Amino acid sequence: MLQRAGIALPEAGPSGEIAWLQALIDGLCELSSRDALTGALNRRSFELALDRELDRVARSGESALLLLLDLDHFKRVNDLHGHPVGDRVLQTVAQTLQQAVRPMDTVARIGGEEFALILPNCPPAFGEAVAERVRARLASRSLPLPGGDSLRITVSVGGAYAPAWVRSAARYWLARADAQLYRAKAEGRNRSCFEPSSLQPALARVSPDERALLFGTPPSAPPTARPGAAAE
Ligand SMILES: Nc1nc2c(ncn2[C@@H]2O[C@H](COP(=O)(O)OP(=O)(O)OP(=O)(O)O)[C@@H](O)[C@H]2O)c(=O)[nH]1
Repeated sequence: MLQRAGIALPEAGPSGEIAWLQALIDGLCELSSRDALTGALNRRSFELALDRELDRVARSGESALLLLLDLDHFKRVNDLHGHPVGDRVLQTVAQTLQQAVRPMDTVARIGGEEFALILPNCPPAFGEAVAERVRARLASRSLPLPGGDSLRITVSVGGAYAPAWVRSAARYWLARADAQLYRAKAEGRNRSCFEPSSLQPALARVSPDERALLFGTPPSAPPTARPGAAAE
């Protein structure tokens, strides 16, 4: 199982038993953190990474950007070309995202045709350019089909920054990015949308509930999912 996933174990032997067991544990951890189809981080690991990043931003005051990406009209790809082609599209998207970002960034598949990028230390002045570069790179790829045709895909992107110096909760960060993704879909797809105040000081950007967390009063109610959002 590990070998099929490209994870190698050292030779087992009396002196190397502990190293072998450690490699086995590391390999199993690696395997359980990844999405089997694309090799990107899975939803559970993404949520852990999001919590870690939020914690870091609260302590360091650095800017971190969350991008949510959803393939446009992906159902049509499956319907027209079949699931195996749809699967290859998802693999190509994951590979392209991995190539488009820095090694320190997180690439995750968080739903059927939804991906997420966590970009630590990404100043607000650069965020929209990064999102646009990723979107354009995906739009420029073409996937060869059996029979000589090729397929192009586009994504809609929603971006939001973690509020610096604020001990917030990941669900609020996710909900803000998701609202922008919803806007990108509603405005015509194949585009990226950001919170309008993304260049304003950090505290001006936090929601009333995040403000409540900051000042120690309980938040009102969890954010509601956007209309039509898939249940996880
Ligand atoms: N091939 C393949 N398809 C998947 C996988 N997971 C989810 N899907 C498909 O993704 C499609 C998602 O369709 P919708 O939610 O209607 O979204 P959409 O067609 O991309 O439309 P918009 O998001 O509104 O642009 C469905 O057809 C799912 O079957 C997968 O692992 N492999």
